[in-house]
Amino acid sequence: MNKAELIFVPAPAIGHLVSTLEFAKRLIDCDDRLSITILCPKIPFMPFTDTYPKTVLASQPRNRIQLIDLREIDPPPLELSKKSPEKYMCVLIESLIPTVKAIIQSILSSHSNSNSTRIVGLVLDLCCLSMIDMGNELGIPSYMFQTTNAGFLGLMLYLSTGHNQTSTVFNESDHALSIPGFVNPVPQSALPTALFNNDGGYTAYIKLAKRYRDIKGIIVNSFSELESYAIGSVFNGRVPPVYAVGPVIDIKGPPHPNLDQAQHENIMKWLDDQPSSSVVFLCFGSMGSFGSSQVREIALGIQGSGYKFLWAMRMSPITKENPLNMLPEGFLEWMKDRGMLCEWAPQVEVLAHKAIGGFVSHCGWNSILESLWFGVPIVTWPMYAEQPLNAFMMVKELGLAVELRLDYRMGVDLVMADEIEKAVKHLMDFDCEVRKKVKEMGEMARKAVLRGGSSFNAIGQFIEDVIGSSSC
Ligand SMILES: O=c1ccn([C@@H]2O[C@H](COP(=O)(O)OP(=O)(O)O[C@H]3O[C@H](CO)[C@@H](O)[C@H](O)[C@H]3O)[C@@H](O)[C@H]2O)c(=O)[nH]1
Repeated sequence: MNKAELIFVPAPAIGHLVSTLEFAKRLIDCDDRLSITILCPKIPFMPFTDTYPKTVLASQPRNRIQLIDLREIDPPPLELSKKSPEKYMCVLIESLIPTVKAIIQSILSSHSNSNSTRIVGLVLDLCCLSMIDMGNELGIPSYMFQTTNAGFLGLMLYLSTGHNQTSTVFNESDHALSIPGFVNPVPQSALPTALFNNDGGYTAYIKLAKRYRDIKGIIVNSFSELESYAIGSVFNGRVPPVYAVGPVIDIKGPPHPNLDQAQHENIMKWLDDQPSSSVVFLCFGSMGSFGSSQVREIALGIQGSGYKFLWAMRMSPITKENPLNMLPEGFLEWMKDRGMLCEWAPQVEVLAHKAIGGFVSHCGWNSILESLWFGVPIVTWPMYAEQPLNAFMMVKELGLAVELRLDYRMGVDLVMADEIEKAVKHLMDFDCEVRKKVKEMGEMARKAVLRGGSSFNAIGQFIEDVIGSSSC
């Protein structure tokens, strides 16, 4: 039996690692001939991304998935990440190309000695598309694992072909865009925040979009039942083959060093004591945090709604202010028996709990897939990255979420308590139409990944295209 190896290069961010590592695990489960080497870039100010892959892969057989850390000796200046996180990430990844090339060359030469395994492809994160040329030099084709949806793929296609690239950044004008994969015209306010950034964000995006045509195949973390329009025929002939393999979610949920066992147990025990579908969960991804006026409005909004709550509050990495000090006077006293606060929530377990009735989310794609999986409807509060586009898709295209905001701009907008209260009341209404649709979609998601389901078949097709045949 010929052995085949894939080399993954994920982005060093939790929201990207969760699905990429899970996809790697699913591939080796599917086909005994496959082994995977994951080259993990590191970012100095994100310590969790250091430990996370090791923990997740600890139980995997070493001869099937191996992890190699890529440490940048001289990372780009931190100042750049404040101007544009996207640009920072692209510069960091570009600087790693010589190291990655040397590692792959040494793997190639070890295989040439044994002659039993061949490297059949690179599986790159969006941020790592600058590695395509290096792959070509080594005779290895590049695939992309896109940690978001097919709608985002449509946007990248639009940016690389339809959009006039002589213009500079987008400007939130009223003019809506006709983006492949979307039925409705997309308002410019729903575009990723980087496209409004003329400090490097816009150019980084355009550069990445242009590389899409150089990839051999695009794996998206979505499923055809969810994005039937986009995953249908819209992209045929315009982009490389698309494999919709999702939802690729880690049902165990990412372990976090800031969530100790006692805190974890407290949260789950408190949820156990609550009636079914009675608690609203607020969580804004691995990085979302708010300033004091917004924290205050959220607290008053929850209070006004009258619902019990679990709220994951993160300290801002910039101000380092403790969010507990931002709460309105008397709130901590009022919330006794009514709610819980934590820094990092065991989100997947929380969403799986029967007590959770709704989710106020920043619309990171993993959070959206996890909430669909467990049939929990969300209220949209996009904060950064491509989250406004995800929110637009969920509310306007698919009718699968309750709208709070579609185009919130961090540090500029303030969502008022009465808006939050109204959205939470709508969300938690048991007869809410969105809730029924979300439950149905959740069932379709579970079927998609089972043997014979659309996503299961797409993984088989990917393996077949990469190795030449599939035992999936
Ligand atoms: O308190 C928390 C917060 C997060 N999570 C988990 O962390 C992951 C977060 O992923 P996601 O919801 O996608 O948010 P981000 O971390 O913000 O993800 C980044 O990556 C996503 C996938 O590309 C993009 O959709 C987002 O816009 C981008 O910010 C999920 O698995 C959550 O379950 C927890 O377990 N507990």
